Amino acid sequence: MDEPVNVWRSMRRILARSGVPTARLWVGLALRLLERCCEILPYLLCYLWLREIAQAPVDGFGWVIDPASLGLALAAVFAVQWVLAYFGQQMCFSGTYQVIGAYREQLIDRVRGLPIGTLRERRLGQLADLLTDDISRVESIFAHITADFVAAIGIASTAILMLTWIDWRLAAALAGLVPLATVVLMASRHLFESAGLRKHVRYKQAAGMLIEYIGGLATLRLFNRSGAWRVRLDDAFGDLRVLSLGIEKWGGGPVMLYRLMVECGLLGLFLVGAWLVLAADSTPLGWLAFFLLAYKFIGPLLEMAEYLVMLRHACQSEIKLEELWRMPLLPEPTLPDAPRHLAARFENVSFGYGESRTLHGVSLEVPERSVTAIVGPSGAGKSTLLHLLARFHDPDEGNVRIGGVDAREIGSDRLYGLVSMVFQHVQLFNGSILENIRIGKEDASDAEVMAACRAADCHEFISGLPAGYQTRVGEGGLSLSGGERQRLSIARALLKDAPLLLLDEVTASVDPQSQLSIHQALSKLAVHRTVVMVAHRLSTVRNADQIVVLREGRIVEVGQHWQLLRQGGLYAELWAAQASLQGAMA
Ligand SMILES: Nc1ncnc2c1ncn2[C@@H]1O[C@H](COP(=O)(O)OP(=O)(O)OP(=O)(O)O)[C@@H](O)[C@H]1O
Repeated sequence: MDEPVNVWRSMRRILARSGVPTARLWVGLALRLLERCCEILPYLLCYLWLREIAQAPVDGFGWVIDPASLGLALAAVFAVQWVLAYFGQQMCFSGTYQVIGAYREQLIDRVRGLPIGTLRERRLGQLADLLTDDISRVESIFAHITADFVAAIGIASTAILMLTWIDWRLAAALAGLVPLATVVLMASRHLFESAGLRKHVRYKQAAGMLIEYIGGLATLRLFNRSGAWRVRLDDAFGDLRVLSLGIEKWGGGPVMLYRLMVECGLLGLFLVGAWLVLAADSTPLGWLAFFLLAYKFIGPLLEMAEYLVMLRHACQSEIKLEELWRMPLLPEPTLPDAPRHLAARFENVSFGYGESRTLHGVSLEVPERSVTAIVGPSGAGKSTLLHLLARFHDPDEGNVRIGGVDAREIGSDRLYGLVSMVFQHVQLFNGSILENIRIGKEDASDAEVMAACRAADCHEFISGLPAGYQTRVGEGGLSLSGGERQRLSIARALLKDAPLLLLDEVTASVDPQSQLSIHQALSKLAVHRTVVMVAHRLSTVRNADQIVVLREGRIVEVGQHWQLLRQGGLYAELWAAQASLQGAMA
Protein backbone atom coordinates (compact mmCIF):
# COMPACT_ATOMS: atom_id res chain seq x y z
CA MET A 1 0.00 0.00 0.00
CA ASP A 2 2.23 2.82 -1.27
CA GLU A 3 -0.55 5.19 -2.28
CA PRO A 4 -0.97 8.25 -0.04
CA VAL A 5 -4.38 8.80 1.53
CA ASN A 6 -6.62 11.19 -0.34
CA VAL A 7 -10.15 11.24 1.03
CA TRP A 8 -11.83 12.82 -1.96
CA ARG A 9 -10.14 10.48 -4.45
CA SER A 10 -11.11 7.43 -2.35
CA MET A 11 -14.73 8.55 -2.17
CA ARG A 12 -14.91 9.18 -5.91
CA ARG A 13 -13.40 5.76 -6.58
CA ILE A 14 -15.91 3.97 -4.34
CA LEU A 15 -18.83 5.67 -6.08
CA ALA A 16 -17.42 4.94 -9.52
CA ARG A 17 -16.63 1.30 -8.69
CA SER A 18 -20.13 0.70 -7.30
CA GLY A 19 -21.63 1.80 -10.63
CA VAL A 20 -25.09 2.55 -9.13
CA PRO A 21 -26.97 5.87 -9.19
CA THR A 22 -25.94 7.96 -6.22
CA ALA A 23 -28.82 10.47 -6.21
CA ARG A 24 -30.40 8.98 -3.07
CA LEU A 25 -27.13 9.36 -1.17
CA TRP A 26 -26.64 12.97 -2.27
CA VAL A 27 -30.24 13.89 -1.42
CA GLY A 28 -29.79 12.24 2.00
CA LEU A 29 -26.61 14.24 2.62
CA ALA A 30 -28.32 17.47 1.49
CA LEU A 31 -31.23 16.85 3.89
CA ARG A 32 -28.83 16.27 6.77
CA LEU A 33 -27.03 19.49 5.86
CA LEU A 34 -30.32 21.40 5.92
CA GLU A 35 -31.31 19.79 9.20
CA ARG A 36 -28.17 21.03 10.90
CA CYS A 37 -28.57 24.49 9.33
CA CYS A 38 -32.00 24.68 11.01
CA GLU A 39 -30.32 24.18 14.38
CA ILE A 40 -29.38 27.86 14.38
CA LEU A 41 -32.93 29.12 13.79
CA PRO A 42 -34.10 28.88 17.47
CA TYR A 43 -31.09 31.04 18.44
CA LEU A 44 -32.06 33.52 15.76
CA LEU A 45 -35.67 33.67 16.96
CA CYS A 46 -34.58 34.16 20.58
CA TYR A 47 -32.14 36.89 19.52
CA LEU A 48 -34.89 38.69 17.61
CA TRP A 49 -37.23 38.38 20.57
CA LEU A 50 -34.58 39.86 22.92
CA ARG A 51 -34.07 42.74 20.46
CA GLU A 52 -37.81 43.41 20.55
CA ILE A 53 -37.71 43.40 24.36
CA ALA A 54 -34.65 45.67 24.39
CA GLN A 55 -36.53 47.97 22.01
CA ALA A 56 -34.06 47.58 19.21
CA PRO A 57 -36.42 45.79 16.80
CA VAL A 58 -35.38 44.36 13.47
CA ASP A 59 -37.61 45.36 10.56
CA GLY A 60 -40.16 42.74 9.58
CA PHE A 61 -39.76 40.65 12.75
CA GLY A 62 -42.14 42.49 15.04
CA TRP A 63 -44.39 39.42 15.28
CA VAL A 64 -41.85 37.53 17.47
CA ILE A 65 -42.80 39.65 20.46
CA ASP A 66 -46.02 37.65 20.72
CA PRO A 67 -45.15 34.50 22.75
CA ALA A 68 -47.73 32.45 20.85
CA SER A 69 -46.21 33.41 17.49
CA LEU A 70 -42.71 32.77 18.81
CA GLY A 71 -43.79 29.37 20.20
CA LEU A 72 -45.45 28.49 16.91
CA ALA A 73 -42.37 29.49 14.93
CA LEU A 74 -40.13 27.42 17.25
CA ALA A 75 -42.48 24.42 16.94
CA ALA A 76 -42.40 24.77 13.14
CA VAL A 77 -38.59 24.83 13.19
CA PHE A 78 -38.44 21.69 15.36
CA ALA A 79 -40.97 19.91 13.11
CA VAL A 80 -39.03 20.76 9.96
CA GLN A 81 -35.83 19.64 11.66
CA TRP A 82 -37.42 16.35 12.68
CA VAL A 83 -38.70 15.66 9.14
CA LEU A 84 -35.32 16.55 7.63
CA ALA A 85 -33.48 14.37 10.16
CA TYR A 86 -35.80 11.40 9.57
CA PHE A 87 -35.70 11.48 5.77
CA GLY A 88 -32.04 12.55 5.70
CA GLN A 89 -30.94 9.55 7.77
CA GLN A 90 -33.19 7.16 5.87
CA MET A 91 -31.89 8.27 2.49
CA CYS A 92 -28.29 8.47 3.64
CA PHE A 93 -28.34 4.94 5.01
CA SER A 94 -30.28 3.39 2.14
CA GLY A 95 -28.12 5.28 -0.39
CA THR A 96 -24.95 4.08 1.37
CA TYR A 97 -26.08 0.47 1.52
CA GLN A 98 -27.02 0.62 -2.14
CA VAL A 99 -23.57 1.97 -3.06
CA ILE A 100 -21.59 -0.28 -0.72
CA GLY A 101 -23.74 -3.34 -1.52
CA ALA A 102 -22.97 -2.87 -5.22
CA TYR A 103 -19.29 -2.16 -4.45
CA ARG A 104 -19.04 -5.38 -2.44
CA GLU A 105 -20.86 -7.48 -5.07
CA GLN A 106 -18.67 -6.15 -7.87
CA LEU A 107 -15.55 -6.77 -5.81
CA ILE A 108 -16.58 -10.36 -5.04
CA ASP A 109 -17.26 -10.87 -8.77
CA ARG A 110 -13.85 -9.42 -9.49
CA VAL A 111 -12.21 -11.82 -7.01
CA ARG A 112 -14.08 -14.66 -8.73
CA GLY A 113 -12.49 -13.63 -12.03
CA LEU A 114 -8.92 -13.61 -10.68
CA PRO A 115 -6.65 -16.36 -11.95
CA ILE A 116 -6.86 -19.41 -9.65
CA GLY A 117 -3.10 -19.10 -9.18
CA THR A 118 -3.49 -15.58 -7.75
CA LEU A 119 -6.23 -16.76 -5.38
CA ARG A 120 -4.04 -19.61 -4.15
CA GLU A 121 -1.12 -17.23 -3.55
CA ARG A 122 -3.09 -14.91 -1.27
CA ARG A 123 -3.77 -15.92 2.29
CA LEU A 124 -7.45 -16.74 2.69
CA GLY A 125 -7.49 -14.83 5.99
CA GLN A 126 -6.30 -11.68 4.20
CA LEU A 127 -8.99 -11.96 1.55
CA ALA A 128 -11.68 -12.57 4.16
CA ASP A 129 -10.48 -9.50 6.12
CA LEU A 130 -10.63 -7.36 3.00
CA LEU A 131 -14.11 -8.48 2.10
CA THR A 132 -15.51 -8.08 5.62
CA ASP A 133 -13.61 -5.67 7.91
CA ASP A 134 -12.20 -3.33 5.27
CA ILE A 135 -15.49 -3.10 3.42
CA SER A 136 -17.34 -2.25 6.62
CA ARG A 137 -14.79 0.51 7.29
CA VAL A 138 -15.41 1.82 3.77
CA GLU A 139 -19.14 1.65 4.46
CA SER A 140 -18.70 3.89 7.51
CA ILE A 141 -17.29 6.62 5.23
CA PHE A 142 -20.71 7.29 3.73
CA ALA A 143 -23.04 5.87 6.38
CA HIS A 144 -21.63 7.91 9.26
CA ILE A 145 -18.52 9.99 8.85
CA THR A 146 -19.33 11.94 5.68
CA ALA A 147 -22.88 12.61 6.84
CA ASP A 148 -21.63 13.93 10.18
CA PHE A 149 -18.90 15.90 8.42
CA VAL A 150 -21.39 17.51 6.03
CA ALA A 151 -23.79 18.23 8.89
CA ALA A 152 -20.97 19.95 10.78
CA ILE A 153 -20.24 22.11 7.72
CA GLY A 154 -23.94 23.03 7.64
CA ILE A 155 -24.16 24.26 11.19
CA ALA A 156 -20.79 26.05 11.11
CA SER A 157 -21.65 27.96 7.95
CA THR A 158 -25.11 28.99 9.19
CA ALA A 159 -23.59 30.12 12.48
CA ILE A 160 -20.94 32.26 10.75
CA LEU A 161 -23.57 33.81 8.44
CA MET A 162 -25.66 34.82 11.42
CA LEU A 163 -22.62 36.10 13.27
CA THR A 164 -21.74 38.25 10.26
CA TRP A 165 -25.19 39.77 10.41
CA ILE A 166 -24.81 40.50 14.15
CA ASP A 167 -21.23 41.88 14.11
CA TRP A 168 -19.23 41.43 10.94
CA ARG A 169 -15.92 42.52 12.57
CA LEU A 170 -15.98 39.75 15.18
CA ALA A 171 -17.29 37.25 12.62
CA ALA A 172 -14.43 38.06 10.22
CA ALA A 173 -11.86 37.73 13.03
CA LEU A 174 -13.40 34.40 14.06
CA ALA A 175 -13.44 33.09 10.48
CA GLY A 176 -9.80 34.18 10.08
CA LEU A 177 -8.79 31.82 12.87
CA VAL A 178 -9.90 28.77 10.99
CA PRO A 179 -7.55 28.83 7.97
CA LEU A 180 -4.64 29.30 10.36
CA ALA A 181 -5.58 26.26 12.38
CA THR A 182 -6.35 24.25 9.21
CA VAL A 183 -2.83 24.86 7.91
CA VAL A 184 -1.49 23.15 11.06
CA LEU A 185 -3.88 20.25 10.53
CA MET A 186 -2.87 19.77 6.89
CA ALA A 187 0.83 20.05 7.69
CA SER A 188 0.51 17.01 9.92
CA ARG A 189 -0.92 14.96 7.05
CA HIS A 190 2.27 13.55 5.60
CA LEU A 191 3.52 12.59 9.08
CA PHE A 192 0.31 10.69 9.68
CA GLU A 193 0.49 8.99 6.30
CA SER A 194 4.06 7.77 6.59
CA ALA A 195 3.32 6.41 10.07
CA GLY A 196 0.24 4.70 8.57
CA LEU A 197 2.28 3.06 5.81
CA ARG A 198 4.88 1.77 8.28
CA LYS A 199 2.12 0.36 10.45
CA HIS A 200 0.48 -1.36 7.47
CA VAL A 201 3.72 -3.10 6.45
CA ARG A 202 4.43 -4.20 10.02
CA TYR A 203 0.83 -5.33 10.48
CA LYS A 204 1.08 -7.57 7.41
CA GLN A 205 4.26 -9.15 8.76
CA ALA A 206 2.84 -9.65 12.25
CA ALA A 207 -0.45 -11.08 10.93
CA GLY A 208 1.48 -13.49 8.67
CA MET A 209 3.58 -14.61 11.63
CA LEU A 210 0.48 -15.12 13.76
CA ILE A 211 -1.20 -17.28 11.10
CA GLU A 212 2.02 -19.28 10.70
CA TYR A 213 2.31 -19.65 14.49
CA ILE A 214 -1.27 -20.90 14.92
CA GLY A 215 -0.99 -23.22 11.89
CA GLY A 216 2.34 -24.66 13.04
CA LEU A 217 1.64 -24.70 16.79
CA ALA A 218 1.51 -28.50 16.99
CA THR A 219 4.90 -28.82 15.25
CA LEU A 220 6.46 -26.05 17.32
CA ARG A 221 5.27 -27.65 20.55
CA LEU A 222 6.62 -31.02 19.50
CA PHE A 223 10.00 -29.42 18.93
CA ASN A 224 9.72 -27.38 22.10
CA ARG A 225 10.02 -24.21 20.04
CA SER A 226 6.65 -22.64 20.78
CA GLY A 227 8.19 -20.42 23.52
CA ALA A 228 10.86 -19.01 21.20
CA TRP A 229 8.28 -18.32 18.50
CA ARG A 230 6.05 -16.67 21.05
CA VAL A 231 8.89 -14.25 21.83
CA ARG A 232 9.27 -13.42 18.11
CA LEU A 233 5.55 -12.88 17.87
CA ASP A 234 5.53 -10.66 20.97
CA ASP A 235 8.37 -8.61 19.43
CA ALA A 236 6.43 -8.19 16.19
CA PHE A 237 3.27 -7.11 18.02
CA GLY A 238 5.36 -4.88 20.31
CA ASP A 239 6.67 -3.04 17.22
CA LEU A 240 3.14 -2.79 15.93
CA ARG A 241 2.01 -1.25 19.22
CA VAL A 242 4.74 1.39 19.00
CA LEU A 243 3.78 2.21 15.41
CA SER A 244 0.09 2.37 16.34
CA LEU A 245 0.94 4.83 19.09
CA GLY A 246 2.88 6.79 16.47
CA ILE A 247 -0.28 6.93 14.34
CA GLU A 248 -2.30 8.20 17.27
CA LYS A 249 0.40 10.78 17.97
CA TRP A 250 0.54 12.07 14.43
CA GLY A 251 -3.15 11.50 13.74
CA GLY A 252 -4.55 12.81 17.04
CA GLY A 253 -1.78 15.28 18.03
CA PRO A 254 -2.47 17.84 15.30
CA VAL A 255 -6.17 17.76 16.14
CA MET A 256 -5.32 18.70 19.72
CA LEU A 257 -3.06 21.51 18.47
CA TYR A 258 -5.82 22.71 16.14
CA ARG A 259 -8.23 22.68 19.07
CA LEU A 260 -5.84 24.63 21.26
CA MET A 261 -5.31 27.29 18.58
CA VAL A 262 -9.02 27.71 17.93
CA GLU A 263 -9.94 27.89 21.61
CA CYS A 264 -7.17 30.43 22.46
CA GLY A 265 -8.33 32.56 19.52
CA LEU A 266 -11.89 32.36 20.76
CA LEU A 267 -10.87 33.53 24.21
CA GLY A 268 -9.13 36.53 22.65
CA LEU A 269 -12.23 37.39 20.62
CA PHE A 270 -14.49 37.26 23.69
CA LEU A 271 -12.19 39.73 25.39
CA VAL A 272 -12.22 42.02 22.33
CA GLY A 273 -16.04 41.72 22.21
CA ALA A 274 -16.30 42.66 25.87
CA TRP A 275 -14.03 45.65 25.29
CA LEU A 276 -16.19 46.79 22.35
CA VAL A 277 -19.27 46.63 24.60
CA LEU A 278 -17.53 48.69 27.27
CA ALA A 279 -16.44 51.21 24.60
CA ALA A 280 -20.12 51.39 23.56
CA ASP A 281 -19.19 50.18 20.07
CA SER A 282 -21.35 47.07 20.48
CA THR A 283 -24.40 46.00 22.50
CA PRO A 284 -24.40 43.49 25.39
CA LEU A 285 -27.03 41.55 23.45
CA GLY A 286 -24.74 41.40 20.43
CA TRP A 287 -21.92 40.17 22.67
CA LEU A 288 -24.16 37.45 24.20
CA ALA A 289 -25.33 36.30 20.75
CA PHE A 290 -21.73 36.24 19.59
CA PHE A 291 -20.72 34.22 22.66
CA LEU A 292 -23.40 31.56 21.97
CA LEU A 293 -23.02 31.42 18.21
CA ALA A 294 -19.21 31.31 18.29
CA TYR A 295 -19.52 27.99 20.11
CA LYS A 296 -21.98 26.79 17.49
CA PHE A 297 -19.37 27.70 14.87
CA ILE A 298 -16.25 26.38 16.59
CA GLY A 299 -17.80 23.15 18.00
CA PRO A 300 -18.58 21.63 14.58
CA LEU A 301 -15.20 22.78 13.25
CA LEU A 302 -13.46 20.84 16.01
CA GLU A 303 -15.67 17.83 15.22
CA MET A 304 -14.75 18.18 11.54
CA ALA A 305 -11.05 17.83 12.36
CA GLU A 306 -11.81 14.57 14.19
CA TYR A 307 -14.02 13.31 11.35
CA LEU A 308 -11.16 14.00 8.97
CA VAL A 309 -8.87 11.73 10.98
CA MET A 310 -11.58 9.04 10.97
CA LEU A 311 -12.05 9.48 7.23
CA ARG A 312 -8.33 9.02 6.64
CA HIS A 313 -8.35 5.79 8.64
CA ALA A 314 -11.32 4.50 6.64
CA CYS A 315 -9.69 5.56 3.36
CA GLN A 316 -6.69 3.37 4.17
CA SER A 317 -9.07 0.42 3.90
CA GLU A 318 -10.28 1.72 0.55
CA ILE A 319 -6.68 1.83 -0.69
CA LYS A 320 -6.19 -1.80 0.36
CA LEU A 321 -9.37 -2.77 -1.48
CA GLU A 322 -8.21 -0.81 -4.50
CA GLU A 323 -5.15 -3.08 -4.68
CA LEU A 324 -7.56 -5.99 -5.06
CA TRP A 325 -9.50 -4.13 -7.75
CA ARG A 326 -6.30 -3.58 -9.68
CA MET A 327 -5.14 -7.20 -9.72
CA PRO A 328 -5.21 -8.36 -13.31
CA LEU A 329 -8.10 -10.65 -14.20
CA LEU A 330 -7.71 -13.80 -16.21
CA PRO A 331 -8.05 -12.51 -19.78
CA GLU A 332 -11.08 -14.08 -21.47
CA PRO A 333 -11.25 -14.50 -25.27
CA THR A 334 -13.86 -12.49 -27.15
CA LEU A 335 -14.67 -15.50 -29.35
CA PRO A 336 -13.89 -18.67 -27.37
CA ASP A 337 -12.66 -21.63 -29.38
CA ALA A 338 -13.49 -25.29 -28.70
CA PRO A 339 -10.71 -27.88 -28.38
CA ARG A 340 -10.84 -30.40 -31.20
CA HIS A 341 -9.47 -33.39 -29.27
CA LEU A 342 -8.15 -34.19 -25.82
CA ALA A 343 -4.41 -34.15 -26.31
CA ALA A 344 -2.41 -31.38 -24.65
CA ARG A 345 0.81 -29.73 -25.68
CA PHE A 346 3.35 -27.40 -24.08
CA GLU A 347 5.19 -25.34 -26.70
CA ASN A 348 8.40 -23.80 -25.43
CA VAL A 349 6.72 -22.68 -22.20
CA SER A 350 8.55 -20.45 -19.72
CA PHE A 351 7.01 -19.17 -16.52
CA GLY A 352 8.04 -17.50 -13.26
CA TYR A 353 6.14 -16.33 -10.18
CA GLY A 354 8.15 -13.19 -9.80
CA GLU A 355 11.55 -12.16 -11.02
CA SER A 356 12.99 -15.68 -11.08
CA ARG A 357 12.02 -18.32 -13.66
CA THR A 358 10.40 -21.57 -12.51
CA LEU A 359 9.97 -23.25 -15.92
CA HIS A 360 12.40 -22.76 -18.80
CA GLY A 361 11.35 -23.50 -22.39
CA VAL A 362 9.31 -26.62 -21.63
CA SER A 363 7.97 -28.53 -24.65
CA LEU A 364 5.86 -31.62 -24.12
CA GLU A 365 3.19 -33.71 -25.87
CA VAL A 366 0.45 -35.23 -23.71
CA PRO A 367 -1.34 -37.74 -25.97
CA GLU A 368 -5.10 -38.16 -25.84
CA ARG A 369 -6.43 -40.79 -23.40
CA SER A 370 -3.03 -41.50 -21.91
CA VAL A 371 -1.48 -41.23 -18.46
CA THR A 372 1.44 -38.82 -18.17
CA ALA A 373 3.32 -38.65 -14.87
CA ILE A 374 5.50 -35.71 -13.91
CA VAL A 375 8.28 -36.52 -11.46
CA GLY A 376 11.44 -34.87 -10.23
CA PRO A 377 13.10 -33.43 -7.16
CA SER A 378 11.27 -31.07 -4.87
CA GLY A 379 10.91 -27.55 -6.28
CA ALA A 380 11.58 -28.71 -9.86
CA GLY A 381 8.34 -27.09 -11.08
CA LYS A 382 6.07 -30.18 -11.33
CA SER A 383 2.96 -28.59 -9.78
CA THR A 384 3.58 -25.38 -11.72
CA LEU A 385 3.52 -27.34 -14.99
CA LEU A 386 0.21 -28.94 -13.99
CA HIS A 387 -1.23 -25.58 -12.93
CA LEU A 388 -0.42 -24.04 -16.31
CA LEU A 389 -2.48 -26.78 -17.95
CA ALA A 390 -5.46 -25.81 -15.76
CA ARG A 391 -4.72 -22.14 -16.52
CA PHE A 392 -4.05 -21.14 -12.93
CA HIS A 393 -1.59 -18.78 -14.62
CA ASP A 394 -0.75 -17.96 -18.22
CA PRO A 395 2.79 -18.72 -19.40
CA ASP A 396 5.21 -15.80 -19.74
CA GLU A 397 6.45 -17.26 -23.00
CA GLY A 398 5.23 -20.06 -25.25
CA ASN A 399 1.80 -21.69 -25.42
CA VAL A 400 -0.18 -24.36 -23.65
CA ARG A 401 -2.56 -26.02 -26.09
CA ILE A 402 -5.48 -28.29 -25.33
CA GLY A 403 -7.04 -30.08 -28.28
CA GLY A 404 -4.99 -27.90 -30.62
CA VAL A 405 -6.33 -24.64 -29.14
CA ASP A 406 -4.34 -22.22 -27.00
CA ALA A 407 -5.71 -22.51 -23.42
CA ARG A 408 -6.14 -18.70 -23.43
CA GLU A 409 -8.59 -18.98 -26.34
CA ILE A 410 -10.82 -21.65 -24.81
CA GLY A 411 -12.49 -19.44 -22.18
CA SER A 412 -12.46 -20.37 -18.52
CA ASP A 413 -16.04 -21.77 -18.36
CA ARG A 414 -15.39 -24.25 -21.15
CA LEU A 415 -11.87 -25.02 -19.89
CA TYR A 416 -13.06 -25.79 -16.34
CA GLY A 417 -15.83 -27.91 -17.86
CA LEU A 418 -13.11 -29.99 -19.52
CA VAL A 419 -10.82 -30.31 -16.52
CA SER A 420 -11.15 -32.17 -13.21
CA MET A 421 -8.44 -31.59 -10.69
CA VAL A 422 -7.69 -33.53 -7.52
CA PHE A 423 -5.30 -31.83 -5.12
CA GLN A 424 -3.19 -33.15 -2.28
CA HIS A 425 -5.13 -30.99 0.18
CA VAL A 426 -8.84 -31.41 -0.29
CA GLN A 427 -11.09 -28.46 0.39
CA LEU A 428 -14.34 -29.51 2.05
CA PHE A 429 -17.05 -26.90 2.45
CA ASN A 430 -19.33 -26.39 5.38
CA GLY A 431 -22.25 -28.69 4.52
CA SER A 432 -23.27 -32.33 4.18
CA ILE A 433 -21.16 -34.96 2.41
CA LEU A 434 -23.86 -35.10 -0.25
CA GLU A 435 -23.57 -31.34 -0.92
CA ASN A 436 -19.79 -31.55 -0.97
CA ILE A 437 -19.74 -34.25 -3.62
CA ARG A 438 -22.48 -32.53 -5.64
CA ILE A 439 -20.04 -29.68 -6.25
CA GLY A 440 -18.84 -31.98 -9.06
CA LYS A 441 -22.26 -31.85 -10.74
CA GLU A 442 -24.89 -29.55 -9.32
CA ASP A 443 -27.92 -31.44 -10.67
CA ALA A 444 -26.69 -34.96 -9.89
CA SER A 445 -29.34 -37.22 -8.36
CA ASP A 446 -28.70 -38.98 -5.04
CA ALA A 447 -28.28 -42.23 -6.98
CA GLU A 448 -25.59 -40.66 -9.22
CA VAL A 449 -23.72 -39.34 -6.17
CA MET A 450 -23.81 -42.79 -4.57
CA ALA A 451 -22.63 -44.46 -7.77
CA ALA A 452 -19.64 -42.07 -7.88
CA CYS A 453 -18.92 -42.81 -4.22
CA ARG A 454 -19.02 -46.56 -4.84
CA ALA A 455 -16.55 -46.15 -7.69
CA ALA A 456 -14.32 -43.95 -5.51
CA ASP A 457 -14.45 -46.54 -2.75
CA CYS A 458 -16.00 -44.23 -0.19
CA HIS A 459 -19.64 -45.38 -0.14
CA GLU A 460 -18.95 -47.87 2.60
CA PHE A 461 -17.37 -45.47 5.08
CA ILE A 462 -19.99 -42.78 4.36
CA SER A 463 -22.82 -45.28 4.98
CA GLY A 464 -21.20 -46.17 8.31
CA LEU A 465 -21.40 -42.55 9.55
CA PRO A 466 -24.25 -41.71 11.96
CA ALA A 467 -26.04 -39.44 9.47
CA GLY A 468 -24.70 -41.17 6.33
CA TYR A 469 -24.60 -38.84 3.32
CA GLN A 470 -26.20 -36.08 5.39
CA THR A 471 -23.24 -35.99 7.84
CA ARG A 472 -21.89 -32.49 8.05
CA VAL A 473 -18.24 -31.94 7.18
CA GLY A 474 -15.99 -28.91 6.78
CA GLU A 475 -15.55 -26.22 9.38
CA GLY A 476 -17.39 -27.20 12.56
CA GLY A 477 -18.39 -30.58 11.06
CA LEU A 478 -16.98 -34.08 11.22
CA SER A 479 -13.27 -34.27 10.60
CA LEU A 480 -12.24 -36.92 8.09
CA SER A 481 -8.88 -38.58 7.57
CA GLY A 482 -6.62 -37.56 4.66
CA GLY A 483 -7.50 -40.75 2.75
CA GLU A 484 -11.24 -40.30 3.31
CA ARG A 485 -11.12 -36.69 2.14
CA GLN A 486 -9.11 -37.74 -0.88
CA ARG A 487 -11.69 -40.37 -1.87
CA LEU A 488 -14.49 -37.82 -1.50
CA SER A 489 -12.64 -35.53 -3.88
CA ILE A 490 -12.20 -38.40 -6.35
CA ALA A 491 -15.96 -39.07 -6.13
CA ARG A 492 -16.47 -35.37 -6.88
CA ALA A 493 -14.20 -35.63 -9.92
CA LEU A 494 -15.95 -38.85 -11.08
CA LEU A 495 -19.28 -37.10 -10.84
CA LYS A 496 -17.98 -34.19 -12.88
CA ASP A 497 -16.94 -36.67 -15.55
CA ALA A 498 -14.49 -34.26 -17.22
CA PRO A 499 -12.25 -35.71 -19.92
CA LEU A 500 -8.99 -34.11 -18.72
CA LEU A 501 -7.91 -35.23 -15.27
CA LEU A 502 -5.13 -33.49 -13.35
CA LEU A 503 -3.83 -35.07 -10.14
CA ASP A 504 -1.46 -33.18 -7.86
CA GLU A 505 0.29 -35.53 -5.44
CA VAL A 506 -2.98 -37.05 -4.36
CA THR A 507 -1.48 -39.89 -2.32
CA ALA A 508 1.41 -37.96 -0.79
CA SER A 509 -0.07 -37.75 2.68
CA VAL A 510 -1.97 -41.02 3.14
CA ASP A 511 -1.08 -44.45 4.50
CA PRO A 512 -0.32 -47.42 2.20
CA GLN A 513 -3.78 -48.97 2.68
CA SER A 514 -5.53 -45.73 1.69
CA GLN A 515 -3.01 -45.32 -1.11
CA LEU A 516 -4.10 -48.64 -2.53
CA SER A 517 -7.80 -47.84 -2.45
CA ILE A 518 -7.20 -44.34 -3.84
CA HIS A 519 -5.22 -45.83 -6.70
CA GLN A 520 -7.98 -48.31 -7.43
CA ALA A 521 -10.46 -45.46 -7.50
CA LEU A 522 -8.16 -43.39 -9.71
CA SER A 523 -7.69 -46.23 -12.20
CA LYS A 524 -11.47 -46.20 -12.72
CA LEU A 525 -11.35 -42.46 -13.14
CA ALA A 526 -8.47 -42.62 -15.63
CA VAL A 527 -10.23 -44.89 -18.12
CA HIS A 528 -10.97 -43.01 -21.39
CA ARG A 529 -9.49 -39.82 -20.02
CA THR A 530 -6.30 -37.84 -20.55
CA VAL A 531 -4.54 -37.92 -17.21
CA VAL A 532 -1.60 -35.81 -16.08
CA MET A 533 -0.35 -36.52 -12.59
CA VAL A 534 2.35 -35.15 -10.35
CA ALA A 535 3.80 -37.82 -8.07
CA HIS A 536 6.58 -38.12 -5.56
CA ARG A 537 6.28 -41.86 -5.00
CA LEU A 538 7.66 -43.35 -8.17
CA SER A 539 6.04 -46.72 -7.48
CA THR A 540 2.67 -45.07 -8.15
CA VAL A 541 3.61 -44.03 -11.70
CA ARG A 542 5.37 -47.17 -12.88
CA ASN A 543 2.57 -48.01 -15.29
CA ALA A 544 2.17 -44.51 -16.75
CA ASP A 545 2.23 -44.25 -20.56
CA GLN A 546 4.97 -41.66 -20.26
CA ILE A 547 6.99 -40.30 -17.37
CA VAL A 548 8.33 -36.75 -17.63
CA VAL A 549 11.31 -35.99 -15.43
CA LEU A 550 11.81 -32.35 -14.45
CA ARG A 551 14.89 -30.79 -12.91
CA GLU A 552 15.14 -27.08 -12.08
CA GLY A 553 12.30 -26.18 -14.40
CA ARG A 554 13.59 -28.13 -17.42
CA ILE A 555 12.52 -31.49 -18.83
CA VAL A 556 15.54 -33.76 -18.61
CA GLU A 557 14.00 -37.15 -19.50
CA VAL A 558 10.78 -38.50 -21.04
CA GLY A 559 9.88 -42.17 -21.44
CA GLN A 560 8.32 -45.23 -19.86
CA HIS A 561 9.48 -46.63 -16.56
CA TRP A 562 11.67 -49.37 -17.99
CA GLN A 563 13.15 -47.05 -20.67
CA LEU A 564 14.12 -44.45 -18.06
CA LEU A 565 15.62 -47.09 -15.78
CA ARG A 566 17.71 -48.38 -18.66
CA GLN A 567 18.78 -44.82 -19.50
CA GLY A 568 20.39 -44.58 -16.04
CA GLY A 569 19.71 -40.85 -15.63
CA LEU A 570 17.92 -38.79 -12.95
CA TYR A 571 14.84 -41.05 -12.90
CA ALA A 572 17.01 -44.12 -12.30
CA GLU A 573 18.77 -42.25 -9.48
CA LEU A 574 15.47 -41.24 -7.87
CA TRP A 575 14.13 -44.78 -8.26
CA ALA A 576 17.23 -46.29 -6.66
CA ALA A 577 17.07 -43.79 -3.80
CA GLN A 578 13.40 -44.57 -3.09
CA ALA A 579 13.99 -48.33 -3.37
CA SER A 580 16.86 -48.22 -0.89
CA LEU A 581 14.76 -46.10 1.49
CA GLN A 582 11.93 -48.63 1.33
CA GLY A 583 14.43 -51.44 1.87
CA ALA A 584 15.88 -49.70 4.91
CA MET A 585 12.39 -49.15 6.36
CA ALA A 586 11.19 -52.73 5.71
N1 LIG B 1 2.71 -19.22 -5.67
C1 LIG B 1 4.02 -19.18 -5.73
N2 LIG B 1 4.68 -18.02 -5.59
C2 LIG B 1 6.03 -17.95 -5.65
N3 LIG B 1 6.82 -19.01 -5.88
C3 LIG B 1 6.22 -20.21 -6.04
C4 LIG B 1 4.79 -20.35 -5.97
N4 LIG B 1 4.50 -21.67 -6.18
C5 LIG B 1 5.67 -22.30 -6.36
N5 LIG B 1 6.70 -21.42 -6.28
C6 LIG B 1 8.13 -21.74 -6.45
O1 LIG B 1 8.31 -22.32 -7.72
C7 LIG B 1 9.21 -23.39 -7.66
C8 LIG B 1 8.53 -24.64 -8.18
O2 LIG B 1 7.43 -24.96 -7.36
P1 LIG B 1 6.51 -26.23 -7.64
O3 LIG B 1 5.53 -26.33 -6.53
O4 LIG B 1 5.98 -26.15 -9.01
O5 LIG B 1 7.57 -27.40 -7.54
P2 LIG B 1 7.33 -28.93 -7.32
O6 LIG B 1 8.30 -29.62 -8.18
O7 LIG B 1 5.89 -29.29 -7.49
O8 LIG B 1 7.76 -29.05 -5.80
P3 LIG B 1 7.26 -30.08 -4.70
O9 LIG B 1 7.56 -31.44 -5.22
O10 LIG B 1 8.10 -29.75 -3.52
O11 LIG B 1 5.81 -29.82 -4.49
C9 LIG B 1 9.62 -23.52 -6.21
O12 LIG B 1 10.86 -22.87 -6.06
C10 LIG B 1 8.55 -22.78 -5.45
O13 LIG B 1 9.07 -22.19 -4.29
